[in-house]
Amino acid sequence: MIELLTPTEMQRVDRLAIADGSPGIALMERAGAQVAEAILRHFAGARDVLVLCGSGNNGGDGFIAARHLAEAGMHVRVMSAVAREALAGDAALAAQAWSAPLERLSTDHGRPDLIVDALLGAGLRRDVAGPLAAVIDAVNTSGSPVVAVDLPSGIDGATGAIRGCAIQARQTVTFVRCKPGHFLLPGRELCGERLLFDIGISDATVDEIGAGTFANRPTLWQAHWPAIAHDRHKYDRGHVGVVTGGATATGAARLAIRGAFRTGAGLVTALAPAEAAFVLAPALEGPMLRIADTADDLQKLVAERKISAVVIGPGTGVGEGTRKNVLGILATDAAVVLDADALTSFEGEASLLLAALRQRPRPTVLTPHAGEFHRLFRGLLPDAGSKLDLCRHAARQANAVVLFKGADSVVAAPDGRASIADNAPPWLATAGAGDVLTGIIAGLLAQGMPAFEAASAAVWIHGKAAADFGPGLIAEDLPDQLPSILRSFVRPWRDDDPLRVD
Ligand SMILES: NC(=O)C1=CN([C@@H]2O[C@H](COP(=O)(O)OP(=O)(O)OC[C@H]3O[C@@H](n4cnc5c(N)ncnc54)[C@H](O)[C@@H]3O)[C@@H](O)[C@H]2O)[C@@H](O)CC1
Ligand SMILES: Nc1ncnc2c1ncn2[C@@H]1O[C@H](COP(=O)(O)OP(=O)(O)O)[C@@H](O)[C@H]1O
Ligand SMILES: [K+]
Repeated sequence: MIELLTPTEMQRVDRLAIADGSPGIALMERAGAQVAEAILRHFAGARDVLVLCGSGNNGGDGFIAARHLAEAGMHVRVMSAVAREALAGDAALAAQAWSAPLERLSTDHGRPDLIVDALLGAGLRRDVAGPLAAVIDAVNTSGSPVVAVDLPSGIDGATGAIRGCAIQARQTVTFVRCKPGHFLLPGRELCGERLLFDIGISDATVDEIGAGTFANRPTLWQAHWPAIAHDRHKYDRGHVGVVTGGATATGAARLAIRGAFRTGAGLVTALAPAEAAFVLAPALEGPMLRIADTADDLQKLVAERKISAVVIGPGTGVGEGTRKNVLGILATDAAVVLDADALTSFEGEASLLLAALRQRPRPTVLTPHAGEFHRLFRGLLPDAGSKLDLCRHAARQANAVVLFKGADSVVAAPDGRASIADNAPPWLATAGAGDVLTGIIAGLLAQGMPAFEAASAAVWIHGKAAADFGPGLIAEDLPDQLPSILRSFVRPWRDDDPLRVD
């Protein structure tokens, strides 16, 4: 698992490491040396380097990097936000080891080959304004590439927000663990390439913090990947039911059906109103079709057909009919994925939905994009907050896993765990992509994967499918990308191959 540590959590980790016998200046020495090493590797041709140092420990890393770069033969100028005498603690020690003059921080940078941004890191406390904002603007318009230390100055490490203004970096060198601000937009964009370095703080020290935010990577969820074995039949591999829209609105459900089937659900059934039957029947081969015109019909089918996970929302229409169907399905034992119209149908009536969710013991995943999220939770969450904070609040309020979609999709569980994805390419924003995603989630839920892991895995796989396909992607392409991705997660099954003779 790859934890993401907020700046406050990172400071706690630093303090624990210092208490365990790693002096702060030793950590800073390693951090500054790693910055220099990254620059020597990636900007080997740079001759003139300008290092901009702030008044805190981020500046301290900058002084140390400057020393290493000068020792490596680069021509290095250092500008400092404060005079040497005004520096304190480890930053003061780091500055002492830089024997060349310190220039006053100004906007007069010239056109160096490289600028090192060591102005502000984890200690950002308020919006950047005044002379410091002018320096940041000058850096951004200088045309010189920038390597940011820890975070691009002005980016809030906990939220990814721009506090007033921020550096646009070519590369960001950070330490121990990435921060949520490296993953959440707009912070992620301003980081450029992200490089993570060890500075001698152990995993055990990080574990002591009990971080609850994770990079969405297979290491987060692959231990929960559904097992597959020879002695299983299709019913053991789960049965997904997808509620469809009427005769002219079945496409979204068909995308979800294909996503669920390709993800490995043993059976998939379209649960369709009678008017859609003749449109759907010729469009389905492996998946089955059952008629459900009312919430009662849906409940009966879920029970009779032993449906283990239901998708409702894509193309089902906004209004009373969908509201009743959602509430009916939430009363069953199936795992449920609520998307699109299933969420919008509760606009202004979220309390109805939340009441049903709070008393529901079975796994539920809500998959709103930003518009659906704000429509559903308007007035129920704090006015301000990062995507991560809002998603966590929503998951707690709804007693459900909430997947807040977008280029930086966040998945949060009611117990406070959250994942942030950074692998979705921009061309994934195409009509119907979300419908396929709901199918992938349901396919994993039906096979018994827990909801937080299933939603996180689906987001990562969906992003990878889009990245593998490349530009020109349409939602219909996504399911066919799945087999090559899923291959790497199938746990090896026993295969004695009795025909082989050695
Ligand atoms: N032992 C440690 O704690 C380590 C810290 N490291 C570095 O230390 C950094 C954190 O250091 P600090 O906690 O000293 O914080 P920073 O150096 O990020 O910033 C703190 C300083 O900036 C000022 N400041 C905050 N917001 C401002 C704003 N909007 N405008 C102008 N000034 C502002 C504060 O008053 C304070 O003087 C990390 O980002 C990392 O680069 C690394 O050296 C590794 C070890
Ligand atoms: N800028 C973006 N970059 C990458 N992925 C994106 C971006 N915008 C949206 N997505 C992803 O594309 C999908 C769109 O889903 P959704 O908004 O539900 O569309 P639809 O309802 O048409 O299926 C989601 O998985 C979302 O996370
Ligand atoms: K910085």
